[in-house]
Amino acid sequence: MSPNAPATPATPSPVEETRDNPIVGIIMGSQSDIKVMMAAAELFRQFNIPHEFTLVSAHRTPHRLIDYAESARKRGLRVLIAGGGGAAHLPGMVAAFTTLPVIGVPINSSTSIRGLDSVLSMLQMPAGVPVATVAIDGATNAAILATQILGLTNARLVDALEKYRTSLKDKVMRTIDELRKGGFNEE
Ligand SMILES: Nc1c(C(=O)O)ncn1[C@@H]1O[C@H](COP(=O)(O)O)[C@@H](O)[C@H]1O
Repeated sequence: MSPNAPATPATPSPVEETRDNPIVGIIMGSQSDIKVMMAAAELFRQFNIPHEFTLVSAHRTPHRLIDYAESARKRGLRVLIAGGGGAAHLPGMVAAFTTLPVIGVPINSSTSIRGLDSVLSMLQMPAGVPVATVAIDGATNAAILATQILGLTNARLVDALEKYRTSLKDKVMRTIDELRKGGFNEE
């Protein structure tokens, strides 16, 4: 590299993680949302569900939003998860440009009023264009809900969901055992 070559940017942008033939799209309004939204990608990795993960903003990249939402079904995506903080128009606008199910994740970002502005903007969609809204920062539940939708036509995923539920139950039961060993009084 020539000594005069421009320095490589410290943070590559946009962040893209695209696996072969993704069936779920995870999108978010900003790089600052990645930490929260990674929980959804983590669950899809665990369930071996091909997914893609990228940045799209209704406000800052409106044409990219339209391209993304309008091409989603043709590209093989079957469910979309969209996260945003503050004035979170991303999930609603994506829902306006596709008939795929859209799951919204309100994010308690630095510009957000504790996530309440974001959750309300996703919940209060006009009739006819729903966004299935999960809890503030609830990316894991968004991924579970997406898996349940995909499970309607995929027995392997139903099995994976059942095992996941069993693991939740086992964890609670182990905790109860440990508490009892420590003398926890259940009366
Ligand atoms: N809600 C949206 C949209 C959108 O809805 O299209 N685009 C960016 N944002 C949000 O702005 C917050 C602050 O973003 P910056 O950290 O980049 O300033 C993020 O939580 C992002 O989701």
